[in-house]
Amino acid sequence: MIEVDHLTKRYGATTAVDDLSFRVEAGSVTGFLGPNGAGKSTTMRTVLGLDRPTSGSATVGGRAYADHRAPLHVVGALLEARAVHRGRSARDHLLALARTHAIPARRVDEVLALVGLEGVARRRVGGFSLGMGQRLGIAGALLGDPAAVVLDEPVNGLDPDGVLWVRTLLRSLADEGRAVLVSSHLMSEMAMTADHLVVVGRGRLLADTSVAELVARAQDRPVAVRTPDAARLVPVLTAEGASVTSTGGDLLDVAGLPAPRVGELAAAHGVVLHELRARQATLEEAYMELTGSSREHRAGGPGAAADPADGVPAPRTTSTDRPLAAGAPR
Ligand SMILES: Nc1ncnc2c1ncn2[C@@H]1O[C@H](COP(=O)(O)OP(=O)(O)OP(=O)(O)O)[C@@H](O)[C@H]1O
Repeated sequence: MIEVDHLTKRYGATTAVDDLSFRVEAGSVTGFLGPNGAGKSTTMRTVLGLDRPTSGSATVGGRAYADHRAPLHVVGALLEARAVHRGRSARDHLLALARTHAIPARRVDEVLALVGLEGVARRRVGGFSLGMGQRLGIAGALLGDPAAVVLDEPVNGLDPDGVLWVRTLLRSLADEGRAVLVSSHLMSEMAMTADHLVVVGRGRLLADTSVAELVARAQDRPVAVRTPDAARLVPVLTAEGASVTSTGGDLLDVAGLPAPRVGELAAAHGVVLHELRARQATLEEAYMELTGSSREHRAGGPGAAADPADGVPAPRTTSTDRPLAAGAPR
């Protein structure tokens, strides 16, 4: 289990993470969502002992990363932009990592097969595509058969097959009883992958919820009603506990009653309806609402236009010149 407890991390005047608390339970995939600069990577780096908290703590299996004697067995990680030796083969890269924990070569071959790189295991990593690099990074994360896995944007740059592969892998890692924390900008991707969601904005917790709860929240929207007889309908609906606002002309927004009930009440009182529409927010809309103010604050700032929540893919995910993601920290 991963536990982040009142974690704050400041870099000079920038507060990257601000009193953040959440838990990642064993046996589930927790999606870690937030716009650019929300503090996801900083939180993950702190969990992995690569950053020191300003205050609060981040622990895996009850201890800080640095206090584990063999951390690769406790938590595996895929972080962005961790350079690997490009002249080395994939297998040699993993062998070097394995040696730090006396992990046998057999396990290296196992994880290479698990991520589908056995055919290119002896090829230089420098020639790998971004997707192959991601797979190699995931192989490194799994090398120590860890109880917890932390993956920062694992589907970055992957083609649809690769995305599906990661999704299936995350599910099976959780089903094997591991605690899985996976970050993403994309609500739609997380909705398909995660059981639980932790949403952050500007370093703060915005939501800690199951995917199902967020779906329910997204569906709790006012019903749109168009009627030429609003004067008669409004008191009927308010008597039933609805809150009704006029949105111009003959249009009403009805909160607190489901659309079928609004239709039944109108029929029972002989009120003509020209339109009755249940509005359901998509998960993406619910996410945009949650993160709205934290995104607005960054509008025009670095990375703001590159937030895929705005429908624009982050340019950094498309470059194959970036250093390849690698395995867990040594
Ligand atoms: N080493 C650092 N030095 C100074 N500021 C930093 C450092 N690392 C992160 N920050 C700042 O902390 C904030 C949070 O950054 P972080 O990378 O954790 O966010 P993120 O949610 O992972 O964003 P992205 O999705 O863009 O990767 C940002 O304002 C960032 O500029």
